[in-house]
Amino acid sequence: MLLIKGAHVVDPQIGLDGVMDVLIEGERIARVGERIKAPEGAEVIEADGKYLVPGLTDIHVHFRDPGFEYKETIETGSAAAAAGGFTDVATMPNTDPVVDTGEGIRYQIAKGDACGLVHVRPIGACTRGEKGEALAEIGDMVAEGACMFSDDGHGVQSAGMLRTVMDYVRQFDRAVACHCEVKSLTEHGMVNEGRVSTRLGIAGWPAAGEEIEIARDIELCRLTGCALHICHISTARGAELVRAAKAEGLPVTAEVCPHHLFLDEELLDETYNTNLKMNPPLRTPADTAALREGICDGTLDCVVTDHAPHALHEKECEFEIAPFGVVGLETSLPLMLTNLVSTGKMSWQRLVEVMCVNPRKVARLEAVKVEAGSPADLTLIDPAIELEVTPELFCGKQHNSAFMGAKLTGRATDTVVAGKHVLKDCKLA
Ligand SMILES: NC(=O)N[C@@H](CC(=O)O)C(=O)O
Ligand SMILES: [Zn+2]
Ligand SMILES: [Zn+2]
Repeated sequence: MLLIKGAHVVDPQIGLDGVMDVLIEGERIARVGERIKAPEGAEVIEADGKYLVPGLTDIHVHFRDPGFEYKETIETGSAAAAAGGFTDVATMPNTDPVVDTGEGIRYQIAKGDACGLVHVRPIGACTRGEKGEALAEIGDMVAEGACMFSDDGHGVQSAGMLRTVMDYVRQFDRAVACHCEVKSLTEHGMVNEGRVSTRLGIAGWPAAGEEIEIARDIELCRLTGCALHICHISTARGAELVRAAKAEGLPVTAEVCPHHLFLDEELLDETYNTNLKMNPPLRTPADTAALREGICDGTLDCVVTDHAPHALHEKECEFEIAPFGVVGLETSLPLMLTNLVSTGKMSWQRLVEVMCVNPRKVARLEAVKVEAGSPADLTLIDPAIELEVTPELFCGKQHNSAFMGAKLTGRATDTVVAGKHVLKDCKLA
């Protein structure tokens, strides 16, 4: 038994916003109330001044297992997640082999369970080998527990192929998560196309390369009725397209990453920092402002990290040959707290929506509420802790962070997953 005492509980799903005690028995919440007496033998967490929220859920991470375990494994990725306050992560299928069968889904779930840190929720590929040519074993993957479908890393280039995927996935009440990129426009691009790419002499990845595919996928959503989730949206016009689709009542949702909310292309300079290279690229200050507005006003639904670990030797090279991607699990919540919540731009209620409630809805995961009977997947947050982003902060295998050196305020101190206290006072159990 675990009793969390005196935390400020925030749960917009049931209108909770005040100081409460929460008692956990086994894998579920047993009681929520004022001044609960600690039962014999219960572990007690004194949580005065902290916030308790339904477990943070990141529906876009890359754990690289199977096939690229030198970058990250399900175990090390789970450690990074728990350390960042996440109770659930959805893993992208661009592994080797690609997760495109029921067996692939089963493997990741079993491995996640064996690690026993966070809930690992595999995303199945839309097409075999993510090649965009033939349908993957979608029915089998649903039966084994796939939470969504995506060919992340690539856009599905053929509209006809994506239409078939969406027709199929719709029957299982799952969403298709689309990495929106028209390859013929972005093929050699590495940074946003514009003034900065010209000055640095790096090939450009134009905003239109993303927006054209977002527009196309919204039309396919209209055609098929399948739930469409737009991955890592990075441009103002992209957010505008989502806003318009929602106004029409289409089943469209979208996610945004901390690096696209808080960093822009102006940071790129003659140091050619490869930890500022990710897909899609950092955009203009006007784009980041529009994304911040979108995540606060409800246009964008989820904050995700797109946690994309790469080994040091892969990133310590010329900008042109470095792989795309940055890690994010340990810094996501601190960045949101520092930049949006503590500045008053985003309420705690909205933070819980974009980091827990909405991601769980998109990935069709059981809702977690701070009430009796709900799964005991909870995150305890100290909004006042100061931290600096240094290599030591990272609990996964890699620290290819775009935020190295940043000074932030607020982080998760404790993570409870299925009633297990996996992060205790900022330390992994
Ligand atoms: N985002 C990235 O820059 N990289 C991702 C792939 C992806 O999300 O597109 C990766 O797997 O490394
Ligand atoms: Zn992607
Ligand atoms: Zn990704």
